[in-house]
Amino acid sequence: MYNYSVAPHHAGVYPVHEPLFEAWRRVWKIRVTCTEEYPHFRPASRRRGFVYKGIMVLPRQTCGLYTHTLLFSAYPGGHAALTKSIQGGEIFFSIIYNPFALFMTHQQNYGNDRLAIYTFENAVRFVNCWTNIKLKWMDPLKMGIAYFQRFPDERTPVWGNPCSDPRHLEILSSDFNCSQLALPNAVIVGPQKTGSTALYAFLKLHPNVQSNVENNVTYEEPQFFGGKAYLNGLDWYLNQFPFDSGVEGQQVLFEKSATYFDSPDAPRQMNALIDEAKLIIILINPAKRAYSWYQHMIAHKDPIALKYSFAQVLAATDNDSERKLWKLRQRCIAPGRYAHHLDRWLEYYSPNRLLIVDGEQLKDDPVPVMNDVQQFLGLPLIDYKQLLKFNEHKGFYCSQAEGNKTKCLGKSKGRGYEPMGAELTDSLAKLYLQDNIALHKMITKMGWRTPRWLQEQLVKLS
Ligand SMILES: Nc1ncnc2c1ncn2[C@@H]1O[C@H](COP(=O)(O)OS(=O)(=O)O)[C@@H](OP(=O)(O)O)[C@H]1O
Repeated sequence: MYNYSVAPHHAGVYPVHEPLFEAWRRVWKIRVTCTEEYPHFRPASRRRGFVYKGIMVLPRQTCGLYTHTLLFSAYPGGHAALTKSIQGGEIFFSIIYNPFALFMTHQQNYGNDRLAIYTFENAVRFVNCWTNIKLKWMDPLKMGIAYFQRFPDERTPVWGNPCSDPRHLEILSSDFNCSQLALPNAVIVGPQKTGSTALYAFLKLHPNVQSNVENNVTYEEPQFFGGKAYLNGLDWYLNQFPFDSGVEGQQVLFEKSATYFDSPDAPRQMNALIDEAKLIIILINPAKRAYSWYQHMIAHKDPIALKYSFAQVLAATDNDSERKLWKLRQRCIAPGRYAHHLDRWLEYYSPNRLLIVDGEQLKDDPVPVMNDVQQFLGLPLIDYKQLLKFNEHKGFYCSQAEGNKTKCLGKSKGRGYEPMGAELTDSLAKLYLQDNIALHKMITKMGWRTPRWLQEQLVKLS
């Protein structure tokens, strides 16, 4: 009647068991349910709601009545403890502190000894008598809608590792294998257009390294954190990695999604799932990155990029009638404000979990860079001199293939285009000056190595 359902023993609501949500959605048209497990059972005050596959999951409170508490005498501490909980104790505060309070008790309590009815009649009476809080009953569907209007930020779930919570572990489906959990222990987070694909391809050459599987839409990138795919759920993400890729010892399982770097949500979402991962950030002169992005949009036949020159794109303002021109300018410029984005990553990961790679050095002289990367990831060192070779035709380093041949990245990486021109180079250097100074300060403070291009930029404008 209310499009509301509770799973037996709450199994599968959270951690999400896909077939349950699918059956609820398709067969039963369920719109709302609840759990006390999200994100964790304790502390109860931190329970939250989320929406998954159109089903609203509300946080449920605990009232201490279970199948075995049919009589006052069975309630832990007896009648006196229950009265205390109602009159200013746990039940009372659960109602007071939660603008939306959802309790559930078992059929037996209602049917047999009426303990739940006793408890809630008294709790309501107590609240009405001693507070000026107005209690209101709502059917679950209306409550779900009202809940997410009040807490819109909670709609998107935050996926955690179910194997690290003993209660979650207990209700996982039997085919969920925690000992072989294929979660990456390293991620190349971008930003876009800095050489991230070359780094991805080079790292994959290492025998102790495995990566995600590729797809037809975003190719080598899962683009899970901070992206639309995040709503596909944890099983979807796990399926991006080969089944036998549980990691141990000197093994690295990694993915790269260059979209993560400047996403406002990616650091928080990634940390909730893989807080021990090592992150690689690859930076080039942001002016070059901006121009490369513009060329990328030209190659993708973006009508705005085709209509306006790069100089016109850079000159766009927030007041421009052509909104898309401003948006393109932002996509060129904003990811290059490196210190600003790095600050967000540092909120969630300690500096020693982050490696800053000089993307310009990777392009010109990749072997020392790959040595640093191997060291950072704790990999046994292999000789990248034997694996990479400069290809004159491509103009870039490529992997060695059989018969003295090379295997280079595709046409979309290392596109040939007109150089930017001195005037635009200068104006972008000025535009990024404060950001580059902030980046340099941050790099020094964190004890990271300063990329050569950054030193050159700062010397040039000082
Ligand atoms: N070895 C090698 N081969 C090919 N390309 C290389 C290589 N090393 C660095 N680069 C530079 O990488 C630029 C593309 O960066 P990304 O791979 O990060 O782009 S993307 O965000 O994944 O689309 C790409 O930018 P464009 O030159 O603008 O195409 C290259 O300059």
